[in-house]
Amino acid sequence: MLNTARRIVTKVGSSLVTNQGKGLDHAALRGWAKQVARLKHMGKEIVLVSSGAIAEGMQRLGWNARPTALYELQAAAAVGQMGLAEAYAACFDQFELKTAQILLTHGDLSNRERYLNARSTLTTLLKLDIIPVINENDTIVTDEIRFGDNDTLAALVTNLIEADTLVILTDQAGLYTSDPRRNHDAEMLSEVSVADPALLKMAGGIGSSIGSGGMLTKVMAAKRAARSGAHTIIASGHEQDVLVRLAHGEAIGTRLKATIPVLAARKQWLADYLQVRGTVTLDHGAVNALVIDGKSLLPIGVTGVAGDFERGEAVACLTPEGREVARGLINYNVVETRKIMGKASTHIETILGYVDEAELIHRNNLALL
Ligand SMILES: Nc1ncnc2c1ncn2[C@@H]1O[C@H](COP(=O)(O)OP(=O)(O)O)[C@@H](O)[C@H]1O
Ligand SMILES: N[C@@H](CCC(=O)OP(=O)(O)O)C(=O)O
Repeated sequence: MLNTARRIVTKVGSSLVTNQGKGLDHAALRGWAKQVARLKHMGKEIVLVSSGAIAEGMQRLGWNARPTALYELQAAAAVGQMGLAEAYAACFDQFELKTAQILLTHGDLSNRERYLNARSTLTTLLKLDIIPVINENDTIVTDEIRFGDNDTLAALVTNLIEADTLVILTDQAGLYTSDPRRNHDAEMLSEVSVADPALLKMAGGIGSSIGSGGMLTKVMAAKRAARSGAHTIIASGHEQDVLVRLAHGEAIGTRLKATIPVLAARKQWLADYLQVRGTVTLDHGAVNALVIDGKSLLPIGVTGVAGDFERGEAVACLTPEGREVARGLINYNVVETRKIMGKASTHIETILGYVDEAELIHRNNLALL
């Protein structure tokens, strides 16, 4: 996977760049820079997604315990990000490589214009042979620190720049049949398909550890990466020269193969980057119209509405059983949708006094999942 890949996103988790969560492990950073430099000499383009800002900020502030208040975590991230950027710049400089810092939020990527800007900046940096070092912009978000994990960020970046492979380095040898810390019989998987439904269960089941990262976010990240055709490797960052050996074709860790259909760029953006503001539940006929016939969603096929959304915002389309089948930009706000659901489009004007569109979600603005 990595020997044939040209463009690679590598994510190093908190455990690999910090000294047990306290300050940065400068020797480890130098090691990552050295390996990335070798990959660069092999003709590959590399983007590094690195955690570590909060741990470094705590060190600089002399804080021993990780704060719980969000504003303190954000302050620590602001202080620590300086150290992270300085440290990477110094380490890569030893290998005659320049770095660029990119701090992103989910909101940045959900705005189409900023998404396109981020993409052109990143691809320009790669053309200039610079190593982009990416982290979440922890300082200005409210949900990223609490729910944020750099696995998701790395997958979104993989889609953004259409990388060939995403490498997630962590403290375990790969993905196991269950958490190896808790189950000593757990076995490591060498190759799986991202479409295998058993993966989520192995990684801890939906909802069990979303907030704290773990394997679940890595498996979800692999699924996301596959939407733009990228394969994912989950491997141990403690393995000697792991990136270089992978790039020479050695099988290390777990390969998660992208076996799902690739979504076209705009649909992928719709599916992955937008924050869903609400849901519409469809009847079986509407589900078939969307999924099988590729049609737009009409109000008549909607049986339920939840959330709070404005016209033009993203909503999830659910089956009667509650499974998400599509995501799209809705033409009516939540109050209007509630009034016109279950009604023929010809009645919209009578009900609302005006009609914007006959479709609730036009198929051009709809991404099937
Ligand atoms: N099926 C599994 N295979 C491997 N590790 C698992 C599995 N399920 C849960 N885990 C846990 O996930 C942890 C790695 O996630 P995390 O601590 O978030 O790492 P990072 O900081 O590198 O993102 C492992 O140490 C392990 O305890
Ligand atoms: N953005 C945060 C870290 C995010 C995070 O926890 O990432 P992870 O390495 O996936 O556990 C930081 O730089 O401290």
